[in-house]
Amino acid sequence: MHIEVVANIGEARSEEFLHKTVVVVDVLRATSTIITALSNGSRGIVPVETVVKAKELYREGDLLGGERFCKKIPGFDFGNSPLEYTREAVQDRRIILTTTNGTRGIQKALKASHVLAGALMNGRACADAAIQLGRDTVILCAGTQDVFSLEDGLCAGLIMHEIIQKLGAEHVQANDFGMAMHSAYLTCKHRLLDHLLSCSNGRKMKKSGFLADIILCAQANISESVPILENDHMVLLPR
Ligand SMILES: O=C(O)[C@H](CS(=O)(=O)O)OP(=O)(O)O
Repeated sequence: MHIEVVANIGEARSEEFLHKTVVVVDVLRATSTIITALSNGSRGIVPVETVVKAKELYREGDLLGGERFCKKIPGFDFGNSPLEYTREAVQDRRIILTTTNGTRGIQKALKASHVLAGALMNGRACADAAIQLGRDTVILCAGTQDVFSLEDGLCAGLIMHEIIQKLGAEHVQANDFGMAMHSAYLTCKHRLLDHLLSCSNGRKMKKSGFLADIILCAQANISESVPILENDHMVLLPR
């Protein structure tokens, strides 16, 4: 399998995603939130780029979720904290979600054969899904406003590590950035929370009062759920 890790959305070339699986990674916090909401029984998440589009797609019974620059959008039901998306709040509900980077990353990946949502919490499950889908794989780190974010790179390294463990190093070729992220993950894997707290997004989120989100999002392989895009909805990949 060929794996290409892309450092941020600004570097993504969508025409190169044709016939591939793209795993969009936004550890803090959009893809961690999507995984949590679907695990808690949401019947589907519609990721959109703009607030206007979210309001346009809204139908009675839906929930609106999202933020801009860490702040909940006025009039929306939720912000972008995975802890808000409890079973009680989201079971059987469709959610229209717009976030600063993550949902933009998903939109950018639409030309791919398969679009998955990955985070540290489902890294291993995502690697298994990518293997099963049988295509070359792009791991698209969402980053923050077209700048690389370390937490996404570490997650790309985790997914690569799991794929290499399963397929064997001789069957995996990665681009140079992917190789660097794999090494970074191996160096940091026993202290992921410390790294998430000290990287730039982690510091910003802690300052904004989201320490509990960082603690949750830093936990590797706690979820078997893999969101996949079907038409315009993210739903759970059947296992
Ligand atoms: O709310 C979040 O988690 C971030 C906000 S920001 O872009 O880091 O200011 O959005 P996300 O789309 O999840 O990266």
